[in-house]
Amino acid sequence: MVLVEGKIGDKTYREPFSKGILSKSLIRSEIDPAKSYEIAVEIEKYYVDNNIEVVKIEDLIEHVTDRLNEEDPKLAKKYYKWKEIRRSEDPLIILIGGASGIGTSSISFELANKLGIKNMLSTDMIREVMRKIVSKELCPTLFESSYTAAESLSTPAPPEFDKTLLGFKDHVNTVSVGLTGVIERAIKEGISIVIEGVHIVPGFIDEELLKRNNVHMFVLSLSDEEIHKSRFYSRCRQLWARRPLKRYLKHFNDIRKTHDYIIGEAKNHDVCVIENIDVNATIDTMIETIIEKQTNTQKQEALQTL
Ligand SMILES: Nc1ncnc2c1ncn2[C@@H]1O[C@H](COP(=O)(O)OP(=O)(O)O)[C@@H](O)[C@H]1O
Ligand SMILES: O=C(O)[C@@H](COP(=O)(O)O)OP(=O)(O)O
Repeated sequence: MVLVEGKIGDKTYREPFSKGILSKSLIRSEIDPAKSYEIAVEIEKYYVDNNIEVVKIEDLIEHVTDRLNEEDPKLAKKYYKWKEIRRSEDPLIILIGGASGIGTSSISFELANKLGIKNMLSTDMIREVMRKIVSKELCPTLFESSYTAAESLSTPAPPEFDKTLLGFKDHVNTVSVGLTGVIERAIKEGISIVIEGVHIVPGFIDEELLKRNNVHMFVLSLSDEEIHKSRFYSRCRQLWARRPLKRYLKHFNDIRKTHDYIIGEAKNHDVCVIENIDVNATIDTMIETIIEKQTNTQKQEALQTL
């Protein structure tokens, strides 16, 4: 039997080589399923034929990358990059924000899948839990949508302020308390997670948490309003969709206001903004940005030890 040897923290583990696990990770790297299995079988055969009983995970990744290079160097590069991210010892905490309908849940699902992250949470769910804890009288905007929160502001908005945004900020501020709890818990427990939703707004989350090399924040944008609007049409066509298209179209101008505000705050706080036109391009930019932050932190840590 061939064993794969890896490390979690300072502990070494060994597990049997699994063609299923390897081929699944190749499928995630956009390799055809039949080809993925064929490569996994071939690689196992190589170890068996050469009497290699234990293979280090880093060597296995190099081996797979070399093999993929023969198929398609672009795929090999992608596979290697994704593995590089997952080899990091710290849990990955990825936050994806953006206005309603911009694509945060779709992108979060794709990214978690590509990186093999098993935990995903939407801030709408955090909000739902908070609604069971806090009363409507105490926190009326929590019971609204982010773009209608202004309708429940307990004090009238001063004329010099935009009412929609005042409501939005109040709503986000409250949900950010629950969101921060989830991030802190994930860090404490060492759980990798992708969290997405309209409540992930730069400036509302503790900067100290965001500075950590394993916490990555992204904001999605769509500068073309018509493309943004079309996303609500495509969302309501999905069989499981329960949210009425009419409601989002009615509030579209307010949703756009929240969109522009989130982008402005992302720029103010140096958070990566990605124009979410093409799913693959969005995911690639995220992966590049995560690697860049990890590499920069490693360089800084190395300099500090000099
Ligand atoms: N990059 C994209 N290209 C095309 N359609 C997309 C993209 N991202 C999301 N969508 C589609 O847009 C709709 C809204 O996306 P969704 O992820 O539900 O948005 P959000 O969670 O931000 O409200 C869905 O039908 C989704 O499939
Ligand atoms: O509050 C909001 O902006 C949306 C966010 O959800 P997404 O559209 O981002 O999924 O929730 P709603 O109250 O419409 O169910």
